[in-house]
Amino acid sequence: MTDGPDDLVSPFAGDEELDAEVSVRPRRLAEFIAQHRVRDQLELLLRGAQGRGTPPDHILLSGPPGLGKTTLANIVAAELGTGIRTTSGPVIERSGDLAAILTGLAEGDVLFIDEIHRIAKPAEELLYSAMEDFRVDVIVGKGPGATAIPLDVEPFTLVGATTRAGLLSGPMRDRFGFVAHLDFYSPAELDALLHRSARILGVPITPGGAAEIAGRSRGTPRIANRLLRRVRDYAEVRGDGVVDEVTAKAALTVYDVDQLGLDRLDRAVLRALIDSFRGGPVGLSTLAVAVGEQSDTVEEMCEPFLVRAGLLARTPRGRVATEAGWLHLGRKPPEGRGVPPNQPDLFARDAESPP
Ligand SMILES: Nc1ncnc2c1ncn2[C@@H]1O[C@H](COP(=O)(O)OP(=O)(O)OP(=O)(O)O)[C@@H](O)[C@H]1O
Ligand SMILES: [Mg+2]
Repeated sequence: MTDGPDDLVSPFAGDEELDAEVSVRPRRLAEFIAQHRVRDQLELLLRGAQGRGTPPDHILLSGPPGLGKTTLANIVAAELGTGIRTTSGPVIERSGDLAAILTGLAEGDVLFIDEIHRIAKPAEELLYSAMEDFRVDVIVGKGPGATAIPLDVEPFTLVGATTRAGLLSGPMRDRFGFVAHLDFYSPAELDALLHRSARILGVPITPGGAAEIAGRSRGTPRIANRLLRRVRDYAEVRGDGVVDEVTAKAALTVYDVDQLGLDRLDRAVLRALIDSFRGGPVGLSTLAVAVGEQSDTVEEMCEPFLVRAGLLARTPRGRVATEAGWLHLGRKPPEGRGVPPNQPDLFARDAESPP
């Protein structure tokens, strides 16, 4: 995925984006904006363990993309003053790969496994004994002649991150002593985050400019930081370099990100639903054809936010525009059509909260 104009409000990081993110990434817990409950709990966990001189319990961070899981994993290591080894579920194909990583850890290290729900089953089972007993059995050879060689692992803390907590197996989840779910950020929280990022990037920003960007960032720090970079471009090229309300509005109009943070495709989907299908219900594939996109794209890139923003509803009979959806496009909802008024609930947890 690229950071092109059409991906401006995608929660996923573009290839070149990771570098840009590093410069504004908070290093310590105190710099991490919002998520107060998670922050407080983590602080207690880390300080408690430090006081006892043992590695803290294993930590699972779950939540939608771009809310700060990788950031927090690195903060855990920084706060503990330990090393961190980073890998990800899809990369660990064979249990031998994982055994090599585990036996290479130094005492107290943090092992960060991103997308841990995608780890292969044999590796997952190896991880269980490492997490519980700091020991792994490495199988050498095949068939009847195979032998298990037990190897010790230094005490470590696993930090797992997942965007799909529901896909994690029960035994896996049970082995984490601390589970934190990250929620979408409120506009006020994103506002604070934008002021911090602007300070680091040396971009002059006014309260009105920050508020304008915050409101269009879909509750997601990654999107807020990305929009800030684009608005800065605009301010420097077409303005005096200051990100104020007028500049932010003008820039985000050029980039096609509307007041709620919808992009061109989001609006096209909503418009097709309302104009071509009188608000629905209509099937996903029909709707996708109407906007000239794959069903997957519409389902994964557009619908989650349209639903979260209360503009579109998924019903057993198909997709339906809500009253708020009609109003967002400046249309009058027809009497007796569409689902009942739906309050936009931009900052609700995603549907897949862990238990
Ligand atoms: N609480 C926060 N305070 C300040 N900046 C934040 C915060 N959370 C996230 N960010 C910023 O947002 C960017 C994205 O965060 P991060 O990479 O940690 O998200 P993630 O949850 O790991 O996403 P993914 O699921 O895609 O891996 C970071 O570079 C960081 O600068
Ligand atoms: Mg991440």
